[in-house]
Amino acid sequence: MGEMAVREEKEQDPRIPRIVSCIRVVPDFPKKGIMFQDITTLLLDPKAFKDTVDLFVERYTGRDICVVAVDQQRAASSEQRAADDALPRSWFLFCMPNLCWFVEVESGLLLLTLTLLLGPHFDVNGYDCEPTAFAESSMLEIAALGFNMIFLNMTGVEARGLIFGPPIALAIGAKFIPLRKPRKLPGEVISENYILEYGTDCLEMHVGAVQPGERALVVDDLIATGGTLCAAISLLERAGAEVVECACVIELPELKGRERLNGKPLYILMESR
Ligand SMILES: O=P(O)(O)OC[C@H]1O[C@H](OP(=O)(O)OP(=O)(O)O)[C@H](O)[C@@H]1O
Ligand SMILES: Nc1ncnc2[nH]cnc12
Repeated sequence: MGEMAVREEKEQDPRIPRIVSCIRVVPDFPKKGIMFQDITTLLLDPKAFKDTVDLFVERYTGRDICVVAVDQQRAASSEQRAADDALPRSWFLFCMPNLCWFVEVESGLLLLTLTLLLGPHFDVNGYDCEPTAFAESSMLEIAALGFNMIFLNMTGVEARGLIFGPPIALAIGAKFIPLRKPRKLPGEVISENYILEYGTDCLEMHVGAVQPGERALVVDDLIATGGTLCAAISLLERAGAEVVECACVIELPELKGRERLNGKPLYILMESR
């Protein structure tokens, strides 16, 4: 079915407006200016939650795919850190003009990089989601530019990526593969590290979870900049899987995350309000 036909079908499906109405929009969370799309209120409504899963199940039944979902490690802002002080943290990176510190707290590793250039000031906070070129840069390249920024990478943060994948997989009779934050999977893993516009992400997958040539669907609750899905696709493709499509409940279209998916189809149920 073409993109237009899918759009028209969704517009006529009475389940969609109900799902949309169950997603709470929280202004100014986790920081001022962000309209946070809160799916926890959808989970409180069993009918709407089931409808959400069913819509994906209807689309992916009989397509010979395995289901992959994401539980990624995400850098957060200093405000988020303050609000979440009880959680353990693994490492952080902070820069001042001309000076970059990268500190691995858990392992005790301290790496100091003196940078030579004065760079522009970037206030890097959670959900400050204007995609920038520096999302493509490596961490040390960023440091070398002397950006004035604070990264804080937390562990123990509850993730939304694993909520929708398992029920979809069970219903379509597919295996389910979690992509998890570092040091959560006990077996041998492959990892994908990358930088977003407001932090760093790392995903891991068990070696052997997916076989070369297997068809995979990547599921997450929301696409913003597309960094998370992009990393998931890359991890699966490195393992030889064919990523057939990405599926999310919500898209934040203004962030143009689709454009980072290198042409992979993206199926969404709704755009953010
Ligand atoms: O398209 P992107 O810019 O990569 O953003 C999308 C990701 O952002 C959210 O997770 P988040 O890291 O905010 O927190 P979570 O731990 O609650 O899933 C969401 O669950 C997606 O996984
Ligand atoms: N506006 C938003 N609401 C919920 N999760 C997000 N992840 C990135 N941006 C988000």
